[in-house]
Order: sequence, then structure tokens, then C-alpha cells
Amino acid sequence: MDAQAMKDRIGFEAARRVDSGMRLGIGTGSTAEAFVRALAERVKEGLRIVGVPTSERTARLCRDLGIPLTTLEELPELDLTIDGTDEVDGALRLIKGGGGALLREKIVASASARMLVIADVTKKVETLGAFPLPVEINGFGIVSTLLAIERAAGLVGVAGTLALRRTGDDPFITDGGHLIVDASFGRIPDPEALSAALHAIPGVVEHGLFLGLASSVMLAGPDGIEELAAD
Ligand SMILES: O=C[C@H](O)[C@H](O)[C@H](O)COP(=O)(O)O
Repeated sequence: MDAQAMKDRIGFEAARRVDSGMRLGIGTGSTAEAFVRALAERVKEGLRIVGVPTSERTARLCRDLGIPLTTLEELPELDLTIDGTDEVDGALRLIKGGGGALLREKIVASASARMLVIADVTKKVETLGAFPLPVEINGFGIVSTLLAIERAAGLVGVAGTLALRRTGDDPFITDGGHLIVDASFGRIPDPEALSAALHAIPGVVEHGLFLGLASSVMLAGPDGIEELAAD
């Protein structure tokens, strides 16, 4: 089974977990997109849901496919968020933000009673950190913020290069108007400590460590779907 087929399979399975009447957080990325396409089929068949998208990109796709949308202002509490991930460990801790949507994704997941994460098995890791950690920062005082990130990382025992994310020659700008720094730490032995250290930096808007948010994870592999649930 190729990578797209695995995404389509997991997207289809995730869409089956949605019940009529649900208030849904809708994730971002290629795996979430496969879910959105499968969800749209169910909506055409009569499933009644309303979704809050986690990015402008997802909002556009949902609108094109006829999925009813609202905002967190209208609906501040959601039943379920379904989203992809860049990495997941055995404790259901995640690194997200490869597509730059981490801030809205985290706000939406935090407003949801449950978060179902969908991915292919290659995203499962022993220790988070091989995927560069996206850190969303304010555009003011970038150099000071980068130095503060380096120092904070050092205090919790991680180090690595920090790269400002770009789109061609220009800095990548998030839906919230911020910048992203990708931190190549390699291994993050204590994600909770790193999360707290990054949150203490004024220029850091949010980071891509999602800790204690995922309720369950469905991983698609060549032999089928593996499901992990939080304790
Ligand atoms: O910002 C993007 C999101 O966190 C995505 O859910 C994540 O990057 C996974 O994307 P994909 O399913 O395309 O690998």
C-alpha cells in the first residue's frame, strides 16, 4: 500500500468515528485532508455535523466540499478533533506543526473533549525530536527570541540548529501572522520540561509539542490499523 493509500484508509476509518450531531475540530495536513474528503462523503449521505477548521487551508477545502463550518466564537466547546501528526510517542505525546498550523490546531484540540490523531506508522517514534520541533514566534525581536530558545533548550538538556521557516525567499507566515522556527533537537528526552521552558519565553507564541491532548491515535500500516489509547 503506498503512502496516499494509507492516508485514504485512515481518513476513511476516522470519518466512520464521527456521529451525527457532533461538534468537530478539523485538522490540517495531508492526512487530515484525506479525512476531510471521507467526511464530505458522509455529509453528502446525510451526516449532520458542524466543524471548526484548524487553518485557512482546511477551511477552504471544507467549504469546497460542502462541510458546514463555524468558529470557536460561535461554538467554544467541541466534542472531537481529528487531526494528523508529525510524530507520536508511546505516551501519545505529539510533535505537530509541519504544515504551520500548530497554534490553531492546539487551540481547537484544547477546546475539544477528545482528540483522535490519525497518521501512518512511520510517524510513531520511541523518543520525540527527530522531526524538527516547530516553534511559532512573534516577528518582533526575533534574534533575542532565538537566543532565548537556545538557552531554554540548553537548560533542559537539548540542543540543535534553529532555522527560520521560509516559503521561497520569504519567511513563512502562519494564519495568525507569526513566524515559525524549526528546532532540530534530534531527541527530546523530557518534552514536558521543554514545553514549560519554551512557554516561559515572551516571544514564543506556541510550540508544536502536544502533551496530554491526544485521547487516541490510529496508525495505518501495510498490515492494517493499530490503535493506541491514552491511559
Ligand atoms: O501544521 C500541520 C499539522 O500539524 C499536520 O497535522 C502535521 O504536519 C501532519 O501533516 P501530514 O498529515 O501532512 O503529515
